[in-house]
Amino acid sequence: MNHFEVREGELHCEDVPLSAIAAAVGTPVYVYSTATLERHFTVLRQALRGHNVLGDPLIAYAVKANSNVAVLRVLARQGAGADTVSEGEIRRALAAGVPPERIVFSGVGKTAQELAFAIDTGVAEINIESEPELDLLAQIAAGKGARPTIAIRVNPDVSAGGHSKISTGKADSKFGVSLAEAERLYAKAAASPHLNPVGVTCHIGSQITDLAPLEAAFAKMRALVERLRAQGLTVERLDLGGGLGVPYFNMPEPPSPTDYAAMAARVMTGLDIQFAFEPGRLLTANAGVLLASVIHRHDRPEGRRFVVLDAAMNDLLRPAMYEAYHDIRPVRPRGGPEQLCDVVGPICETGDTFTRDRMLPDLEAGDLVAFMSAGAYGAAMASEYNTRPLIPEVLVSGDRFAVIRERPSYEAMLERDKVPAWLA
Ligand SMILES: Cc1ncc(COP(=O)(O)O)c(C=O)c1O
Ligand SMILES: N[C@@H](CCCC[NH3+])C(=O)O
Repeated sequence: MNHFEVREGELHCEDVPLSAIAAAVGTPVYVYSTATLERHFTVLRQALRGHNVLGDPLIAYAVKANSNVAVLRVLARQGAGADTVSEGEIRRALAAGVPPERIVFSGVGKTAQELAFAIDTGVAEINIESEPELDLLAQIAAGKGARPTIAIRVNPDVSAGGHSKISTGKADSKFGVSLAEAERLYAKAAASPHLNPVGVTCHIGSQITDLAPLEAAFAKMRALVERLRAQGLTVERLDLGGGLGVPYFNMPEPPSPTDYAAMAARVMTGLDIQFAFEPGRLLTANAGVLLASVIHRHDRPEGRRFVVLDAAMNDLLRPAMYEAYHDIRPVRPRGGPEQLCDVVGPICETGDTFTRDRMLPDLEAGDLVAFMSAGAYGAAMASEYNTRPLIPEVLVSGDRFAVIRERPSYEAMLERDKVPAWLA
């Protein structure tokens, strides 16, 4: 079922015409579908639960993909946990009602303050990514008389394919420790009175559209668990990360959650352990669109058509950063012939180009367009570059919608800057 479809000539999110949101909130604006978020979570959970070997795994939603508290709340109500990478994300997850025992804390550079906060919060697991981090955590825990639960993040040295900027599982990437190091660090943690190692974790990349690298990584993780257990160490949890790709229009089709779960179950057959997964994009990407207005259509006499939008790379960075493809649809399609267009934003960078040479239907100043599949790594990666206020976010549920992040005023933006007294 698709909750973004054209009805009576206009693109809707669930039962709300997108023009109604544009009229009420203005553009650019991110719009999310509650029903889609819930459906994505349910589909994944059912796929995983369909295999006895996987049990009832923790689905720790990767907050970085879309960290709005209302979005987190939708998922938390379904039973999702949270995979977090900063104190800010832990605070967001808690604010959304995710219980600490379902919060996982990852990241290569957690500060002492963040580690202390995670201990005090009682998160389910701190994923340790290096020996210095292990030592720092042990020292902080000793100071508090605490014994935090940890997992070791392993870099299984598997190439996930896809864009190099979002591949994390090769030996030379900054994430985690090698398989051999993981064994040593696990034993070291087990010997520490201040650490409670319970498992191992991996995450090899994002927007993965081939099961083979995931399968290779999972097999290495299973073998690692077995080696650790053979040494008499207790290993209760195996966190297999996120990374499963989603369908982006015109891009390679990813495997379905059903095939992904079947592969995981096959690799893990006979392994008795508590599993966790950390999907981000899978849950949110296709649950959101970026709604924008055409400011100008600039037809150069020499022959290029520029469609200039009020949205820019600071609002949706993915095309500029990863050459990512987002389907761009007119909210009220007029029909008629398509024409080659460059779709650009107003920022003073050539990179502020959403697409070049794309066939698009006729678009005129004032028209609304929707960037599809923008619910993940959209608003979460936005900035105020060119002093453009962060854009609002709206959540739709049936025929209702609510602003879940307000557009800040210019006054609020400017107030954050302080002119020192000596310049007054
Ligand atoms: C540790 C960790 N877990 C989970 C994710 C979520 O990835 P994705 O959105 O591709 O599922 C990421 C980001 O890639 C990550 O770094
Ligand atoms: N930001 C990336 C995904 C990064 C995943 C982070 N672990 C994207 O938009 O595709």
